[in-house]
Amino acid sequence: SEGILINDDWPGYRLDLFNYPAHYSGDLDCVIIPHGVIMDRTERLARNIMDDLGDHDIVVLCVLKGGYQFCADLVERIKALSRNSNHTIPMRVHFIRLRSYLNDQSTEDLHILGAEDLSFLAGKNVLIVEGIVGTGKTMETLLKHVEAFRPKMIKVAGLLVKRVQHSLACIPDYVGFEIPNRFVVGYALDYNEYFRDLNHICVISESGMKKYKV
Ligand SMILES: Oc1ncnc2c1N=NC2
Repeated sequence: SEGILINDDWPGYRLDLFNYPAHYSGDLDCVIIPHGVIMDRTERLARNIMDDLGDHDIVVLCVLKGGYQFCADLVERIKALSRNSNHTIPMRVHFIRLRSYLNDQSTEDLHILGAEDLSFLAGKNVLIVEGIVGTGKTMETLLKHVEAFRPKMIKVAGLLVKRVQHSLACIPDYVGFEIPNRFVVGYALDYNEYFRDLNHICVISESGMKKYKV
């Protein structure tokens, strides 16, 4: 299912209407998704996920680094649902690292670190949690790798899905927001490791790209 649709002509919110770290002043263009909206959307995704996966042991596979904030908040909401219902299931969390971006370009060579032995996934309901899905190629590679360990079910939760020219290789089962094809940062999404300490999802400015270019 697609998420909240943010159109290409959406100007975003002015930065001076929000709080954000002073060390990033001048490096950002606008706030495209405020932190509070991310939290409310995540709360609803948690309910949808529990409706589909809540009948069997869940293993959450958090894709670092960009997925750590979304995963932490999503797991928090799932825990809240579990402690407020008489029907709950145990949930485990595992972390894997994908490296595929330098500056703002996806590189072809994908390294999956921490996914050597995923045999504990066999027979489990696996939820892969990613911060952003661009072309979907990375997610496609990861899915093939996870399928080899024969889980009972695999679902993908992506906070952001980018509208890119060619069709997406992999559309997540749970999408927070569908956004324009622009480079966004914040809420654990980085540009050369910067901006992970920003709580809103923002569009980086030209000067910000230059300032932190590798
Ligand atoms: O816009 C983005 N911002 C941060 N990281 C990534 C992006 N797209 N694919 C990976």
